[in-house]
Amino acid sequence: MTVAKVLTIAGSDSGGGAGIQADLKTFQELKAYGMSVLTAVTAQNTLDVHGVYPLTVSQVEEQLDAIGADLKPDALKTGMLFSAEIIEAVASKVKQYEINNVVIDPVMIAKGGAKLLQDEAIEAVKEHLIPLATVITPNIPEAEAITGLTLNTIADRKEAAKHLHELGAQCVVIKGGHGEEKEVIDIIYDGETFTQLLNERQYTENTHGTGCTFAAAIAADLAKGMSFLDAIRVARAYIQAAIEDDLHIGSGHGPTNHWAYQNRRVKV
Ligand SMILES: Nc1ncnc2c1ncn2[C@@H]1O[C@H](COP(=O)(O)OP(=O)(O)O)[C@@H](O)[C@H]1O
Ligand SMILES: Cc1ncc(COP(=O)(O)O)c(N)n1
Repeated sequence: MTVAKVLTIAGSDSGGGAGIQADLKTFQELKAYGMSVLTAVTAQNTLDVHGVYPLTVSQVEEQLDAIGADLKPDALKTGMLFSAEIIEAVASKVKQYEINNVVIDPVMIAKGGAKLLQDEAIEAVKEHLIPLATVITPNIPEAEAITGLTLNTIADRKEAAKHLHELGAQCVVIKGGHGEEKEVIDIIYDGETFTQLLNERQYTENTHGTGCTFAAAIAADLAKGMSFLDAIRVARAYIQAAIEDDLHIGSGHGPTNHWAYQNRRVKV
């Protein structure tokens, strides 16, 4: 049996809803073998981030060397990278170990408002990270921070997608969770064609880790050899189920339901 292997490089969320924990749950549910490189520990629950503790650059590099020396990931997802130094180290190791199928989720701010990326690291995202991206998945505020554009309309978001493609990403997904539309609109741009995925907006507090989960699902299916458009469509179905069948855990922004997608498939 050949198993698809997928690596997440991200921060730990002690509350289990976002970060490394969300990624590994997603990989497992989508039947890919998950590996992780930790960049930071956060003390976090559904209400707040109590503390952010980055690892040193050499600690991050050593984890990547351990994986590179033995386990060859078929795909990679990055989440919280915290600093320019960690971004540069990650980019250099991804090139050294020739890891393909790279999904970049340019995590900047937690839903509770805490900073997960230093302001001065945005230039490093542009210079070192985006050129490696098979798929980049910014939400609206992240796309604004990277491009410097203000994104009010769908046309603005398409313009931002073009900018991100010019910076070197093969495929751009501008996620619409933070938009005002009745339906959530995710815009996909592959350098030639725009595709819009429309889904019913759920009015729930339980959206902690939606971005992490969505990007992790894309990476899991890229690892299995799916095209990026197919992987994005499956990821969209996965996150929609996870938001709709919410679990009501914690008293703030609760996590999504990582079992929902497979539970529904079993019932069909
Ligand atoms: N309220 C919602 N209802 C349905 N889908 C949502 C909702 N919020 C986010 N999503 C979906 O979850 C994914 C993550 O979106 P978003 O919330 O914009 O990212 P982030 O978690 O990075 O802020 C996207 O595919 C988006 O369409
Ligand atoms: C370690 C870590 N990584 C990413 C997020 C973003 O998730 P969200 O935007 O849903 O808070 C988070 N809160 N914590």
